[in-house]
Amino acid sequence: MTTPASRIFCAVDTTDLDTARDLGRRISGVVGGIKLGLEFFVAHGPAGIRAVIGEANGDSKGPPLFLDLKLHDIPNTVAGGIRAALPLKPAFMTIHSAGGPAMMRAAAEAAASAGAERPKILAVTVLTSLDAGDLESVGQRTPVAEQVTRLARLAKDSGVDGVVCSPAEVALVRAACGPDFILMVPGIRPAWAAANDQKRIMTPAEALAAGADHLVIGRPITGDADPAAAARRIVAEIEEGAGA
Ligand SMILES: O=c1ccn([C@@H]2O[C@H](COP(=O)(O)O)[C@@H](O)[C@H]2O)c(=O)[nH]1
Repeated sequence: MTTPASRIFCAVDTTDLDTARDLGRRISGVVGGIKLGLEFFVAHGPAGIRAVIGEANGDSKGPPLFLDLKLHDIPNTVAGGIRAALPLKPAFMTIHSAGGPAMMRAAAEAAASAGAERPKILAVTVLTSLDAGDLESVGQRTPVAEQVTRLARLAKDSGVDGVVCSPAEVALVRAACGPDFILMVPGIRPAWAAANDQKRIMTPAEALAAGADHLVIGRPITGDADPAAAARRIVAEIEEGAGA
């Protein structure tokens, strides 16, 4: 059954193994899954991922893993990176849509080689830490929402399962790519949390009301002295429709 809690992936961004293990144990069962990415993977690699996910539930299965490595390279290299991660059995993996259609197709094909247990491949569109001014500084003058929608269409046509986009583009991407295309949405901030480096943000309730499938929430949970309590507060606010 899908519940508000089951739709949240908590971003565990740390280089400290004990901190990650502790967070995993505390929030597992409160949120739907754990996202481990660049910072943790560079520090601890596959063994660290196994330690956090394997321990989080105290059983061999663990919570669903979102392995957020945002791969971006030539098609052969990205496909190799996806295949190398398959033994970790991630539920989701990320690539950058800016890598282009051949790279996205290669990633989707590499994931498909795992059969029924394959990870769903999500293409990052425009990072939620960027706004129109940031895009302009790298020579990108297309309005953000238009660029995100364009990249989402390209990702869908290239055979990937969904995209990572900000809550501000969820409704547009949903309309462009249909009900089965997975929308994984960071840039989520409860009204009581700091934006930090995120620029295109909404509250959890707003993002779900707009049509997000999954929410990625990190620091509002992991920065709290009681991460499980912070996650429960977010779930309660979603259930109340707070800020939606
Ligand atoms: O566009 C993107 C893509 C990925 N992320 C990742 O999500 C989390 C967000 O963490 P917060 O602490 O809630 O800001 C983080 O791991 C990013 O790498 C993103 O924010 N935006």
